[in-house]
Amino acid sequence: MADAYVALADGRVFEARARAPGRTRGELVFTTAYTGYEESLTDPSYEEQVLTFSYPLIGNYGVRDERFESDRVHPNAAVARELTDDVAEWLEAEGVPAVDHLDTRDLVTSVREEGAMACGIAAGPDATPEAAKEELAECVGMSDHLDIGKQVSTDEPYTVQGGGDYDVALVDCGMKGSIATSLAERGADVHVLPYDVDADTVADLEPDVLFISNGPGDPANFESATGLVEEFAGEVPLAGICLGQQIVARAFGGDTEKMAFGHRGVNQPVRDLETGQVVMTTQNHGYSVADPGDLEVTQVNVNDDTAEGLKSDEFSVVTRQYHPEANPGPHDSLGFFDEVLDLAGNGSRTPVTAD
Ligand SMILES: NC(=O)CC[C@H](N)C(=O)O
Repeated sequence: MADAYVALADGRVFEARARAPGRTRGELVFTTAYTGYEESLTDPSYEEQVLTFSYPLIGNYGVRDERFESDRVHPNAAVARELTDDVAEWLEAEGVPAVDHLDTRDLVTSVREEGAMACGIAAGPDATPEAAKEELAECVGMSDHLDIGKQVSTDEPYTVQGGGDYDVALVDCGMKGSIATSLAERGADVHVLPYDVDADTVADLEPDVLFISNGPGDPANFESATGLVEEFAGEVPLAGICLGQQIVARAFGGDTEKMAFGHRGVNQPVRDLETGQVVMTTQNHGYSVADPGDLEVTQVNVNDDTAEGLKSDEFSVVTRQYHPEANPGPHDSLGFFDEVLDLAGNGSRTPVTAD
């Protein structure tokens, strides 16, 4: 008998099995990743979303905190065809509702055809379809989470030491930990700063690079970080990943738009326009750069031609829409971090090769 319900904005209510109890709501999205569930569930970019795994069995190699990308679970709920006990117990301990034993093929097909949509979830002994619908009715659109950066950013600055060859000012809009460690492994001291850090604080660090992290929600709502990029453009080399690319593009006169259902998975093909080479990438985003402004598009998604990489030689800018740092991989694009530090060192450094 069902003890969990998922109510969708298209009017349907799915019956499911409660794996971690609770009531919640969020934007229903799906990832096609078959590994990396610990990394996905701790990726701050999933804040205020309900994450559905299209792969049918999630959790088959356990849960280890060394693989976490942040210190907590970020999606409001997790949905899969089958969650292992390890994952279910972890989510219950974190207070994050989780459900399985529903037809995730149907759920994912609906999102793919109708786009990411609001949903409400009720799970546990007292759950009812009405409770799930009540949650759905309270769901706020992603672009209406106006200060979502505050929910995920560090409150206080801190530094990840990497040997001091470079100083990177990294604006934490919901940073995945692997971004800081990928830079530190290449010799940089990484100064992680709150999402609304002011320009004077950044200037005092005399950074070699200003780096804008990934993060949740609509890039249009990150006005402070956008202003920072405008302020330092031409003064300090600039880099960004995912939300960071979107923010940098907006600061250079470009624009972003909401995608139908986004890119979330670990096998998104990206073509480099200069070399013609295609790499497989890890992705998690629901907005894209519709207009790169004064920047040049260097890489595109093979499936839909959306901008995956931007640059400006004049202003020393390099960005990626995908996640070069992503664990467990693929790691084909880790060289991005060498490119970033090359901007800092004027090409004088020896790149660290990926793997
Ligand atoms: N991973 C990210 O940085 C996501 C960026 C943005 N929130 C989007 O959905 O497009």
